[in-house]
Amino acid sequence: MPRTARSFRRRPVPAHAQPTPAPDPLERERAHLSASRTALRAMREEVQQLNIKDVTGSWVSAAVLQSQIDARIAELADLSHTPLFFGRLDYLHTTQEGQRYYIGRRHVHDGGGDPMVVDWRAPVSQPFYRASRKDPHDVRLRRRFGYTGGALTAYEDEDLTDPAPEGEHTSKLLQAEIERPRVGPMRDIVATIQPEQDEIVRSSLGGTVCVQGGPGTGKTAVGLHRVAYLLYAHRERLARTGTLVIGPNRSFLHYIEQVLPALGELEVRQATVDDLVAQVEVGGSDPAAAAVIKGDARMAQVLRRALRSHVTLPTEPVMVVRGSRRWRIPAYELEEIVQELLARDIRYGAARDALPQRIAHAVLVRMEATGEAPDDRVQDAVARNPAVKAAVKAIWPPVEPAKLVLRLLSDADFLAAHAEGLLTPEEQHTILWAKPARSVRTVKWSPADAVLIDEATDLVQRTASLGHVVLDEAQDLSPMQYRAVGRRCSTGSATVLGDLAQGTTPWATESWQEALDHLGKSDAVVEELTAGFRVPREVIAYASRLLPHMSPGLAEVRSMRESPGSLEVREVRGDLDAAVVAACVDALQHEGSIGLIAADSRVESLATALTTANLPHLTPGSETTADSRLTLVPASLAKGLEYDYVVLDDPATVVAAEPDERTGLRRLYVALTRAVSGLTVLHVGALPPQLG
Ligand SMILES: Nc1ncnc2c1ncn2[C@@H]1O[C@H](COP(=O)(O)OP(=O)(O)OP(=O)(O)O)[C@@H](O)[C@H]1O
Repeated sequence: MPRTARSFRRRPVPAHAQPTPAPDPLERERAHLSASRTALRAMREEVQQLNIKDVTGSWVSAAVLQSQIDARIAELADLSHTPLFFGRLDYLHTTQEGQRYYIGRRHVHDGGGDPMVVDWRAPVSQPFYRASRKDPHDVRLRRRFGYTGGALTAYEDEDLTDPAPEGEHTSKLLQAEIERPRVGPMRDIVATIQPEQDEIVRSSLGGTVCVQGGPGTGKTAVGLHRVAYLLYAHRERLARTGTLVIGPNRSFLHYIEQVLPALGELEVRQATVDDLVAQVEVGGSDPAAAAVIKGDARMAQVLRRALRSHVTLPTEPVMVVRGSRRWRIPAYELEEIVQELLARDIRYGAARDALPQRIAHAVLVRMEATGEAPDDRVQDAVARNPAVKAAVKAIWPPVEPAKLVLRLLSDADFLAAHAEGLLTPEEQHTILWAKPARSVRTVKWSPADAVLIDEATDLVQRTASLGHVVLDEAQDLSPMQYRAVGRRCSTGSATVLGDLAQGTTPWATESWQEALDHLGKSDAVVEELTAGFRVPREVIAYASRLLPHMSPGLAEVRSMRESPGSLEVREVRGDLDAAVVAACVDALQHEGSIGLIAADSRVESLATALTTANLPHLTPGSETTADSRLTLVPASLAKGLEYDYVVLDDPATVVAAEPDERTGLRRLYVALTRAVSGLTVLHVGALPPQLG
């Protein structure tokens, strides 16, 4: 039978399975949802039934295959509360032959291999996020679906062929998603990614993107969706090279950790910068002045000089004895080899590894000159000769990075010799330890020391580069920390996310270009996100009063949320703790999570007040649930987090807790911008005048 004829032949449908006409469009869509669920179950069962006994040779390959199968089964799980599709595109006839696609979190196909749901990351899904009446991308109709739990309850259509201008219309379903009371960890935003966000999400793997955006503009969300997108578009390459998401602290990582798994991506590592450089145990801290200098990029030069100072130019010849013959390489020739290796600027360890072979090569040249014909094995044997080994040890000794840093911070003369012209004598004095340390193990290393050790380690041996790194809250890193992240994506790319106005470290960057230079990604594109999806208009306007005083030039976020009555600022005359507890009780009348944010020094007293009032509370990083919704958040940990309602304890104390006013105002700005539905500010005495 000709192929075409067979493919068009319809199988007879049994009488009991004859489709009855669906009563309305919503019912039809529900029918498609349930058919898609059935198809997904069939895909999962197919994988579950795979029998690997006959196809695997060894137990190792069987184990590998089984783990791949398990991962695939996990990917194909049907999460009952996560909609399988959230959108539909009906294409115009021009390019896609009038095709209709359902857009969802993962690809689902029927028994014949035809798609029932396409992955949101597939090229065919892109118009769902980008198409407009002005530029319809060949799409006739965009349909968005509304869900309650796992049940499809609504849909909303946009006719992209309508000639009327688009106007300022915001989708009701998007509005509902933005206004949804928050509880629990961060969720994905695949159903409502906005066009300017989508451009960043789908930008190419080759380039680094830096995103500046005010609080709640979706930077974290965009960064996470970008990894998911890149993993889809470059699965094999990134599986080989690896991906990493860097966040400011554990609580934050805990808050975001479920977003990627919900998108089917289980293999992305998440870490803080401190985790990345944890070669020594950190048990100490630095005064701000010392941390600033240790974090300065000039320290990289100091370390480089200090490391290379271990190379001693040879003054003695090397004498290699083989059998009855002796081969002598004079000191001046050894020096040439060493100078050449120094000039090549390869890693200290790589040069050290190369040196014995270079000396052996010089010996072989002499052997050949006398008519011998030595091969590679002879060269290897000469390189391992005790005289060569001894010379290498004397000329290019091994250096342990932590010991190098220990000596620089303990030995004033050693530091002075290598910081000459780089650090002033005062700066050197500032970073020297008052009491010199004896051994690497007994030092109370600070986080900044660990970064120095990481730099020194990289000078000795190149750090492996990942395929892609997402760096969140990037404004807070020191130049040396940028370098530490940069070497982990030196041959890959990065997504750098941050807000200059939320920089609260003494070394916070004031310029993205500078940060990108330290990261080694000077040619990155800097994008800006300006629409705010978290903070209500009234609240962001209040917080933005601080901007001219701490980050002049940065524009106020354009809030997508009206929410009148979302801000209350109240002066307390009397017991502040009691007033705060009462405000928390009020906030708990609403659904959603409640964050009580206070200066770190106030946390203990407020914890006691809450406990006395029988109000159980969580610490940041613990998941809020419907039964446990109140979190007591020290202001220093509030960054990146959000709560439905926020009670903010005495702003002046939050400002005063920081070493300088600008940092204090920035800390306050972060605290004021965590609320989704409402913010209550309680103060005793005056508010910071900048809020006036
Ligand atoms: N397109 C969108 N649709 C729906 N919700 C969104 C969208 N973009 C962002 N959001 C929501 O807005 C909130 C803030 O997002 P996110 O935490 O990514 O912002 P951010 O810019 O990283 O904020 P911050 O500067 O405070 O760290 C989150 O709840 C996120 O899910």
